[in-house]
Amino acid sequence: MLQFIKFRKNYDNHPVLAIDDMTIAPGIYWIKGSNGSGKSTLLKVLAGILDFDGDIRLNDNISPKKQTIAYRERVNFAEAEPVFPEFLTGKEMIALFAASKNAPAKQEEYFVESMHMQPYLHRPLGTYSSGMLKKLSLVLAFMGNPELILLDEPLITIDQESLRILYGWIAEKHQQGVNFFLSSHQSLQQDGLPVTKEILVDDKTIKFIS
Ligand SMILES: Nc1ncnc2c1ncn2[C@@H]1O[C@H](COP(=O)(O)OP(=O)(O)OP(=O)(O)O)[C@@H](O)[C@H]1O
Repeated sequence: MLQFIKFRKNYDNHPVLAIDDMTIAPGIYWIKGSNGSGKSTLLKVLAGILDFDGDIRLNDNISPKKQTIAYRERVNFAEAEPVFPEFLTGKEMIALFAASKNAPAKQEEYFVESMHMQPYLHRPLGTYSSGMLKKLSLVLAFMGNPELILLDEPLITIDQESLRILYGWIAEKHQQGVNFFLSSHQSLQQDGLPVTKEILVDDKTIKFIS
């Protein structure tokens, strides 16, 4: 599903990740690691937000460097603490993402309704609570036809009911062949989420631990 080739990520001259050659099979991966180990950096690189040395290949050999648009259509990302333009409404933000991700018409309705977000979608994002922003960022991460969805700390700020709904979305998409990288300091081994494999970010590299 994903391949790292002579991959390096430095901030200025400070090395954060170095993965020589590694292939990751399809699945749902729980990305673990201590504070500052490089989990968010890994996800941002995979999302195509940060530059890096070496290369990454997704499924049919799609590289974020060589097939940038095709890659970004296939990979969706939700940040740990999402920040959106405060003057846009939730509805406008979804419309923007739907257009950029070539989402099927009305695709968002299922996600918005199941998370009970209709009552506030018309409001500017500056008026949203952190949980409301988080839920919006999760909806956006499911828009379009992604092959890989990256969720950075999806558990923070959302309530138990929303978490149960999110696990249902992940299970459904996984059945359709979508892969997931989920970073979390809290356990992801709960009812409702399909079996996850674990990857540890440690000592500037990544290791399979289950
Ligand atoms: N924009 C940046 N400029 C310079 N260094 C950075 C930048 N972002 C992150 N770092 C450094 O890269 C390393 C990895 O940070 P990262 O945010 O990826 O860790 P993390 O595993 O997600 O941590 P946490 O569990 O605390 O969220 C840290 O040493 C951090 O200081």
